[in-house]
Amino acid sequence: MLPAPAISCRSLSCVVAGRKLIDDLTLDVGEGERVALMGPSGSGKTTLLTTLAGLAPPAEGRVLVGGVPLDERPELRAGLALVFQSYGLLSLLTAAENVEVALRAAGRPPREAMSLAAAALERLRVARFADHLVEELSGGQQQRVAVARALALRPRVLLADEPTAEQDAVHRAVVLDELLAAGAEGTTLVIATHDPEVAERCDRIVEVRTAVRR
Ligand SMILES: Nc1ncnc2c1ncn2[C@@H]1O[C@H](COP(=O)(O)OP(=O)(O)OP(=O)(O)O)[C@@H](O)[C@H]1O
Repeated sequence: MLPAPAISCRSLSCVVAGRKLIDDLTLDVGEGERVALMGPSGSGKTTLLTTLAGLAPPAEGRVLVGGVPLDERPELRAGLALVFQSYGLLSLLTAAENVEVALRAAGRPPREAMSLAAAALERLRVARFADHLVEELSGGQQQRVAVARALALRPRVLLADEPTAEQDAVHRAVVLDELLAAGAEGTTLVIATHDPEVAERCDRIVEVRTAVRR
């Protein structure tokens, strides 16, 4: 028997503010696969990612993690991490504390959370801002902290919403390399992006608009 996809949706429809954005989408993303979600601004990529992450219930259809419906087993959300387009950091905490809080919430003991957070910030080239409040960081730096927070969790599935959008060329490469390194270690990646280079380095591109019209 074939292994179940890491994450999938079946006949998924998403309605936002009374408008159907995602219509009858069926998608399977295999374990360790790297998928780029592309489509015009407003086509529903963020909506799809938040629904796959279990943060917004679909209007119709289902999200499955490892073949198990997420609505029946909400604890499966622990294996999913989302890099929010607007970062979703706690602005009154430091960069390090933002990563540590996520690790503590995932059950890591304090000392381990501290060392994992420090390592993740180092890899994303934001270690020197570890003790800075998030509100003191630039948009690009905040975005790298958000990526560090998600990667530090070593999720089964990483859903990332335009994770390189605020980066200069050097840091875009850093973010992309770190995401792909996690992919090489088995993390399944679903990345919404407008960046053709990011998409090119994924295994597959899913056009959100095409999927909607299918
Ligand atoms: N809370 C909301 N209330 C009303 N409309 C919303 C809300 N959230 C999203 N929308 C609308 O839903 C549509 C899809 O938004 P979404 O953010 O999913 O698109 P996207 O493909 O991620 O866009 P982008 O590439 O610009 O990030 C847009 O037209 C947006 O204006």
